Amino acid sequence: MSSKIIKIALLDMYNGEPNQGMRCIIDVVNRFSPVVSFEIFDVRVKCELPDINKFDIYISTGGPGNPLIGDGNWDVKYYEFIDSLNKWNNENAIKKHVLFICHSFQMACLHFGLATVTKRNDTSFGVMTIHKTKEGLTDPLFEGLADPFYAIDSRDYQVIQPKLSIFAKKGAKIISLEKIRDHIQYERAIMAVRFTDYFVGTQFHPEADPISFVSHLRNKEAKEKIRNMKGKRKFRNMLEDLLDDDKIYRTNETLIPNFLRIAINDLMKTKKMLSN
Ligand SMILES: NC(=O)CC[C@H](N)C(=O)O
Repeated sequence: MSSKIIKIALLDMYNGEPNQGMRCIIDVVNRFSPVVSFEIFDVRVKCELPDINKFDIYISTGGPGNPLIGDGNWDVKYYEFIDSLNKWNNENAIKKHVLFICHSFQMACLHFGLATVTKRNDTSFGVMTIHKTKEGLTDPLFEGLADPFYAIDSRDYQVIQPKLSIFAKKGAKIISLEKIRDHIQYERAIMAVRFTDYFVGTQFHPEADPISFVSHLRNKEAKEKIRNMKGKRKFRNMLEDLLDDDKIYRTNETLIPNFLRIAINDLMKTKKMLSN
């Protein structure tokens, strides 16, 4: 392993399926390459998980399938792993920072007992508006993002029905919500949660960049499916949103970089304190 000061573990939850998430996350992480190094762990195919003594920051990716179901092996280990990181943070001065994305976010919400995860009536895919809650307005993860801001969403499942007493007991906070859908009476899903000062997660894909989205649409079937789902006009509007500097580019350039900057600053401070 390299001798760079901060070590990042990327928990690949894609189950061996082709995806854009890994490339995008690596691209963002590489912007911090003077100070960080990273290693990838294939959680679902190889049941690989990092040694928590060796890594400071963890990014757990999106992934396919039903977040309520694992194979009884990797999912059990994954949950034990999250518990061990949480325990570490309760007992140690130098903290472990974790970002949960999409599939991982759904699993974390379930694991911490914060909400219910159900299948949506239809797939959510595309450029979506994300609304900050009151807590989200001051959360450093969203600093530099407008309210609402824009993100790529790609999912069949949703995190809903928050158990507010458990949120209160754990000190967790809902920091963003789905857009208000005027004509539909569905509950707005939870789009991001601050689990603790060091664990945070988003239902959307903060790593996504316009190229990743367009690559996905090069698959004819995927394109037709989405065009039919949205209708021609909405589909075109979405493509236009992709090119807007203030939308997907902004989120890509802001959210994970905020997470990494906050984590790196904290780690540099506490590591230095302990070495003095
Ligand atoms: N992109 C994702 O990670 C999707 C998460 C989950 N498999 C869903 O369909 O909702």
